[in-house]
Amino acid sequence: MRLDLRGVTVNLDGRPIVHEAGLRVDDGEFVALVGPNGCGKSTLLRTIYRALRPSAGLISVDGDDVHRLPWRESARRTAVVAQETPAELDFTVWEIVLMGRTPYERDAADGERCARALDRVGLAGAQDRVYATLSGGEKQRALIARALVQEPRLLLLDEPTSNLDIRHQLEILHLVRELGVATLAVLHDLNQAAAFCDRLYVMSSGRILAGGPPGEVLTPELISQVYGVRAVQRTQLVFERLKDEAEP
Ligand SMILES: Nc1ncnc2c1ncn2[C@@H]1O[C@H](COP(=O)(O)OP(=O)(O)OP(=O)(O)O)[C@@H](O)[C@H]1O
Repeated sequence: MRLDLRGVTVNLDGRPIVHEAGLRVDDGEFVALVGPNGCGKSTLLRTIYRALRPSAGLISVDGDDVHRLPWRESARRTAVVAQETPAELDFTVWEIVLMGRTPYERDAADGERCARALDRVGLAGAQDRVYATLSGGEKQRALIARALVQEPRLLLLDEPTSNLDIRHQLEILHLVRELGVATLAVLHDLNQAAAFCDRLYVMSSGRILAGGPPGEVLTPELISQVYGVRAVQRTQLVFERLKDEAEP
């Protein structure tokens, strides 16, 4: 699997929001997209998952222009956990997760897939809850479970940890890493991006300014240029996920 963006420009309301963006995600890579509020990260992600069309440039998955693929084929290749959660409908968590199987024929193993995904995101006991009654963090984890049952080759995540407490943030980031599925994630926490991703791209005012391994890209100079803050490396409180007792 390979996601490739070349010269992608997106205009909204006649205003250029993304300018000639280029990036790639290779098979099994976890790539982060970071940058200040309003720089165009979500717009770029929405263009990759076809909620928007680029006014110029090409977005391809495995060599195919995503905007020309049949929708069902697109949905088999790419799963999305977007910022905007579905409307407050009366669906149960189970029904929401099962929606991830929509691009496929119904299959006897669907129940098992949903149960496994709910277990992986720590919502095993919540399958019969009404989605609208979940907390923000539980909703987010349910949507991640829905993306997992879609068995995508490419996972697109827009601030997947924004509603989660620190333990669930780490669990989700570990989970995504361990999936080994090519992932492009918009993240705000630079420390977490640096800790979890293989490479990252920094966006500013609609342009991709830099890309590469976090240690090479996240220099104090670049951070000051992009965010207008001084980055100082200090000994800091480091959060690590506690291993479950059952784990080796
Ligand atoms: N539908 C739209 N019509 C017009 N302008 C829009 C639309 N959607 C977003 N914008 C504008 O495009 C710019 C980029 O927004 P976008 O949501 O992509 O930024 P972002 O980097 O994801 O920000 P954040 O970190 O705050 O989520 C912003 O100035 C925003 O106001």
